[in-house]
Amino acid sequence: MGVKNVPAKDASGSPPAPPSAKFHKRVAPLDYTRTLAQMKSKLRANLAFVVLMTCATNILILAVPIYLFQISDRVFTSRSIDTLVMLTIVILGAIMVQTILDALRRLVLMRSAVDVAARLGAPVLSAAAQASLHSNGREYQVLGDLGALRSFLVSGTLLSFLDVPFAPIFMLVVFLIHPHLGMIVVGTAALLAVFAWVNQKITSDGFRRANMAQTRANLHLESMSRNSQIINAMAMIPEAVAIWGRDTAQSLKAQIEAQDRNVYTASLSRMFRLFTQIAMLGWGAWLSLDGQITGGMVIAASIVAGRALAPIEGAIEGWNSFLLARGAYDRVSNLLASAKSRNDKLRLPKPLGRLDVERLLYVPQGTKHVVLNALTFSLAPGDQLAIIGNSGAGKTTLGKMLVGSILPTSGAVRLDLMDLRNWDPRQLGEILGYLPQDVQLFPGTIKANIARMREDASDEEIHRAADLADVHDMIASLPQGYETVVSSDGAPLSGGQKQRIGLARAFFGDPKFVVLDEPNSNLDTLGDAALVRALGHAKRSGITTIVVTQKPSLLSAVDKIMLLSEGNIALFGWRDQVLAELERRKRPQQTQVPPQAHAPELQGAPA
Ligand SMILES: Nc1ncnc2c1ncn2[C@@H]1O[C@H](COP(=O)(O)OP(=O)(O)OP(=O)(O)O)[C@@H](O)[C@H]1O
Repeated sequence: MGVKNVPAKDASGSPPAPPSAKFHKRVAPLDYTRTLAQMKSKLRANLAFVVLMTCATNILILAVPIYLFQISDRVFTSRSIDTLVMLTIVILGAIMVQTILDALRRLVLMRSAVDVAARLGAPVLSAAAQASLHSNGREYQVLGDLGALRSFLVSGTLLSFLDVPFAPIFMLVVFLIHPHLGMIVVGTAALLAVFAWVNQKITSDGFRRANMAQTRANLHLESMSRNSQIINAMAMIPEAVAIWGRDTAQSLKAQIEAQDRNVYTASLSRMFRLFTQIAMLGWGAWLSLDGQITGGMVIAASIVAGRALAPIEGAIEGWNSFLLARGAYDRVSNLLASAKSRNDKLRLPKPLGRLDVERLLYVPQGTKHVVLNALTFSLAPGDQLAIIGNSGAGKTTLGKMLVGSILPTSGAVRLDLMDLRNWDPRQLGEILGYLPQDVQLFPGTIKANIARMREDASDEEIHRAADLADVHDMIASLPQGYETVVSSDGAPLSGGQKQRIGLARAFFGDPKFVVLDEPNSNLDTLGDAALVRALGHAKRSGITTIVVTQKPSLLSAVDKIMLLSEGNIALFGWRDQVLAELERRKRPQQTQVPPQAHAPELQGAPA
C-alpha cells in the first residue's frame, strides 16, 4: 500500500531526529516463563538444603531414645558415673546441634517464602494486567494466591510433610525394640489416615461453599467501595449491607458446619493417639514384666512412636491447606505460562499514523452477537474521523479494538501496515493515545496523571500534552495547578475537568494515533470549544485522530465521518458528503415515517 516510509516531521516543527533516535528504546524484557523457572530452581535448591537439615535433625532426634536405652542398659547395670556423664555430654551436644539445624531449616524456608513473593510479585501483577484484556479482571486475584503460597511455605504443614518420610524409619526402630509395639504404631498411623480421609470427605463441601460465599461477599464489598457515592445518594446502604450480610452469613454458616465436623474428627484422632501412648506403655510394661524388653526400652519406644506419629498427624491435618496451596501454585504458574513475553518484537521507527482496518469481526466469547461485522476502512496519516451511530451500534467496541485494548475475533487493525498485535506493546502504548468513555484518573497529581505515571517524563513533555489538549488554562485555574492531587474518585476535579485531564493524558508523548471515546460527554460550551481547538492542534501535528461522538458540535472539526449501524459501516466518507447523505435520508422520514435509527444524532450538525 502506498505509505511512504519517510521520517515524519516532529510535532514541534523541528527536523526529524537521526535514525538511531527514531527507534524506541526497549524496556527491560519480562520473560514470565524464565522468571518462573528461575524461581523454581532457586526454591528447589533451598528445599534441597532444608531436606538435608531435616535428615540431620531427624537422625539427631534419635539421640534421646538412644540415651535412655544406654542409661537403662549400661549405666544401671554397670553403675558407672563416668559413662552417665559422657552420655549426658554427648546427648546435650546432639540436642544443641539438632536445635540449631531445626532453626536453620525454618529460617531458610522463611527466606524462600519471601524470595518467591519478591520474585513473582511484579511478573504476576503484570501478567494479570495483560490477561485482564480478555476477561473481567479476575486474574488480579492471583496476587492473593501468591500470598497463600508464601503462607504455606512458612507453615508447620510443610515441615510435617518433610518429616513424614522419616516416620517409617522411626516405626522400624519401634519394631526393632519389639514387634508388638511396632504394630501398635503402624495400626495407629493407619487409623489416623482413615480419620483424615473421612475428615476430608465430610468437610470439603462445606469449606468449598464457605469460600464461594466469601468470594461473593468480597466482590460485593469491592463494588460498594467503588460506588459509595451512588449508594449514599440513593440511600441504598441497607440493601447493600444486606447483600453483603447474606453472603457473609452463608459463608460463616458453611464454615461452622465444616469446622464442627473437623473438630469431631480431630478430637477423635487425638484421643486415639493418646490411647496409643497408653497402649505402648501398658503393653511395654507387660513385655518388660515378661522379661522381653527393659524399662528404658519401653520409654524409648514411646518417644520414638511419638516422633513417628507427629508428622503423620501434622500432614493429615494440613492436607487441606496443602491442596489449597497446590491450587494457588497452579493458578500462578498457569497465569505466568499463558502470559506472553514482551521482548520478542522488533523495534520499529515511529509510525506516520496510517490506519488500515481489515475485515474486523467481533463476536464476544460465549455469545453469538456480532458486535462488529467485518469492518474495513483506512485512514491516511493525520486524518481525523468521527464515528457516529446509535447507542449499542458498536462505536466504543470499535474504539477499544483500534487501540488494542480488546482483540478482534478475526481481522486486523494495522498501524503503518503493521498489525497492532505485532508491535512491541510498550512502544505501541507510547505512540497511541486513548480517552475511554468512562474516564478514570489514578490517585496522584495532575502532572503524574498526564504523564501516564511515568517518572522519567519531563516538565516540557507534560506541558506540551496539556497544550496540545488545550487544557493548560483550565489546569492553571486550579489552586495547586499541575500539582493538584487527585483522589481515586477524581476529587477535587469535576467530571468535565477529569475528562480534559484524560484528554491531555491521551496526547502525552507525541502519539501518532489517538482515539477519543465521547470526549465531550461532560464538557460545557467552553470545554467543547477547547476540544475543537485540541483537534485543530492534533491536525496540525499530523496526529491521526478518531473521535466517537454523539454530539454534532465536533463534526465540524473532522475530515471524515463513519456512521456505524448495528456493527456495520452504514456510511463512510468525507464529512460534507456524509452529512449531506444523512440529511437526504432524514428528509423523507420526517414527512412519512417515524425517525430512523441514526437520524437524531445528526440533527443540527453543520452541513
Ligand atoms: N463483551 C461483550 N459481551 C457481550 N456483548 C457485548 C460485549 N461488548 C459489547 N457488547 C455489545 O455490543 C454492542 C455494542 O456496544 P458498544 O458499547 O460498542 O456500543 P456503543 O455504540 O459504544 O454504544 P453507546 O453509544 O451507548 O456507548 C452492545 O449491544 C453491547 O451489549
